[in-house]
Amino acid sequence: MANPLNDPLTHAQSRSDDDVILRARGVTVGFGPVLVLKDLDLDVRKREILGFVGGSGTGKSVLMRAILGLTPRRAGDIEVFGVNLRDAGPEERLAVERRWGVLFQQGALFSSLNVRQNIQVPMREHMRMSERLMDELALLKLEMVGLPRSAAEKFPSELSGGMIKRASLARSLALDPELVFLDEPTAGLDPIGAASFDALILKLRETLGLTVYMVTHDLDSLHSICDRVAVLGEKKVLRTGTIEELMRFDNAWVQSYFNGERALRRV
Ligand SMILES: Nc1ncnc2c1ncn2[C@@H]1O[C@H](COP(=O)(O)OP(=O)(O)OP(=O)(O)O)[C@@H](O)[C@H]1O
Repeated sequence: MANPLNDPLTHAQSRSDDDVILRARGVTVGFGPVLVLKDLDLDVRKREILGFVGGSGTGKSVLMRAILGLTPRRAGDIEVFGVNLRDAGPEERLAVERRWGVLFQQGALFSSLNVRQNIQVPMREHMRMSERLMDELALLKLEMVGLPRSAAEKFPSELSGGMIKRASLARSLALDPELVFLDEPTAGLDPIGAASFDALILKLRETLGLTVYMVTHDLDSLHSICDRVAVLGEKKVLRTGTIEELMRFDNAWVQSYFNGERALRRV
């Protein structure tokens, strides 16, 4: 019989299925002859902050893009909010997309638009609203992410790295999503900036009931805000669990990551 401790889904499956907001099964993604992900399974639960780690080039961004439908998959099913994205027609897909927000690795703000206009891009794409309402909503989103009103008319080139991350987060919150995908949100921030960004994510989860899927290399973020961490390696999710659970996982990469010299320097 398979050892349940080696099953990355054991933890998730022990809870009710209603708790799962995103379910991936057998996901396979490749480029030409190279497979990056093979038969990958993953469950993301409602209202959790799930950290996603793995060595460089293991496919963390590819998986996120496959879930978002930006990279095609060769096999497998991805179900979000109970909708299997493979079977979903354009309308149903759009309805799902309206319920999630994304913060890409470099912030990915449009450089020719100011912050207010950037935040309004998803509103224009998905909703029909008056300019006045969109302006009010943009200011509200700025406030949510701790940016001053004066940031609204600034262009990305006029913002610090931390402000760009916050403005991008504000854009990802434009449509009041239930689920947000964050690709290395604290990369490039100084430790104080990173800690305050982490605190913001935590606060948004508490106040908005968000579910957060966060790719990160930041050990401090993993320790301070993630409920569970998923480890990507060997083309699949090797294990999902709390950091304490992962620290007991007999895998060379996991051991050097969580118990290695850099990890111990945190203490
Ligand atoms: N469009 C593409 N065409 C070909 N290969 C790609 C493409 N996108 C990603 N890859 C390859 O897929 C692999 C996984 O890339 P990915 O960016 O997902 O890694 P990652 O785990 O996010 O790495 P990092 O932590 O360094 O950001 C890499 O070998 C990359 O070169």
